[in-house]
Amino acid sequence: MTIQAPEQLVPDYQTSWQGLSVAALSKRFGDVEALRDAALSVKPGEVLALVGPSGAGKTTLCRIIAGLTDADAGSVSIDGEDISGLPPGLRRVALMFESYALYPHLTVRENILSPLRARGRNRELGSSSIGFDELLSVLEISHLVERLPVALSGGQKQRVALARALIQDPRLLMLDEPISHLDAKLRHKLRGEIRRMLSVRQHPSIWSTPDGLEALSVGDKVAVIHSGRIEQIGTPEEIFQHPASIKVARLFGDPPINIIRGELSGEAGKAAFVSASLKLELSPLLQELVQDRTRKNIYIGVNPTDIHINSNGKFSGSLYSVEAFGKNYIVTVQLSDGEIVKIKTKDPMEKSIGSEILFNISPAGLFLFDGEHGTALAPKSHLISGVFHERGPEQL
Ligand SMILES: Nc1ncnc2c1ncn2[C@@H]1O[C@H](COP(=O)(O)OP(=O)(O)OP(=O)(O)O)[C@@H](O)[C@H]1O
Repeated sequence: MTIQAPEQLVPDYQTSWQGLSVAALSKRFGDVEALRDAALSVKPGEVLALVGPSGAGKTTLCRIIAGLTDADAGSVSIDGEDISGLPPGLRRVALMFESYALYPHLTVRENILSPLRARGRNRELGSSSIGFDELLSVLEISHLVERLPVALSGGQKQRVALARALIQDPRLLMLDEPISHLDAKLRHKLRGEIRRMLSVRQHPSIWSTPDGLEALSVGDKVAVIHSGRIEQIGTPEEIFQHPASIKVARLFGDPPINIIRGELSGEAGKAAFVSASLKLELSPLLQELVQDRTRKNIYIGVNPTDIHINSNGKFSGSLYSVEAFGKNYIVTVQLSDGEIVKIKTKDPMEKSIGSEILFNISPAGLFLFDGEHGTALAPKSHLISGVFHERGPEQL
């Protein structure tokens, strides 16, 4: 299987494309390459979740699209019109700033309504927006309307900034980390509520977040950005099931995927992954990879939910730590070579730290990545023959 490169997902937007299209955007701040050749597209009514770790380039990309930062190269188009040269005020792009950017001398009400008044509109609300009162009620800030920003907590300021973005009727809406500073309960509620509001809008939306699981839950499509490069664009299912690289895979899952370095071996005509403490037999379909010596060093990835503690398990390690999260436990196991593996289980762990833990790895849960660049080597269905070797490489 070939993983779809980001540029293949960008349409020929020159004339017919409806929605947002970004092509070959690059931006440097001195030595820092904040964006490199970024390309993506978002259709009307679609939500693109832009996910990446801190410093990946999410805010820079949003600011360039809004016209607040100049790109070194590339273009931004909406509905086929190149808006790269337009000043921010003429783009009709609403951006909720990660830093909130509230006017300190205006009340909450005035802040929220400021973009509509600034544009001299007769009507207060955009046609696709929900009502002012309803919006404030959903965001749980109705009681704050007459306050100044100085009298708000960080989470309250964030919701005011969010309301100010959501009340507009733009050609494109961008929310830069809209719920990152809220408590878990409110974050959970608003994730669904905002997603619901966006799903009935006619314009494209971008929702930027450092949280992989949030991106999977809110995006019709997910774009993964890392070190200024768009690593992969796809549906949430595609991104989760077929991450294009270790960088992508590591953003999803709680706790994140386990990555273990080892080698491909082709002894006796059988493809296998071998590390200092594990040996897994791989599918014969991977023989070609084994013969390609440049890929001898590889990484496997396995999600914590795909490792199962079992008294008859074929692999072993020593118990390093246990964390309890309500019904789930995160069990950390140290393998014989010092490698750490996280296991997510519903079963309480009764053993003491340092005890031997036996486990199996679910064949369907394995990913294979190139040892040099960390790019995906094969779809999961090609990875495992269903046979696991006995515990420890010394027994092979
Ligand atoms: N005005 C600036 N001057 C210098 N460097 C900058 C500037 N703005 C951004 N950068 C750098 O560009 C890179 C991308 O920053 P950006 O704010 O776009 O990342 P981000 O993904 O939004 O991060 P976060 O999630 O922490 O907000 C970072 O290395 C950042 O330090």
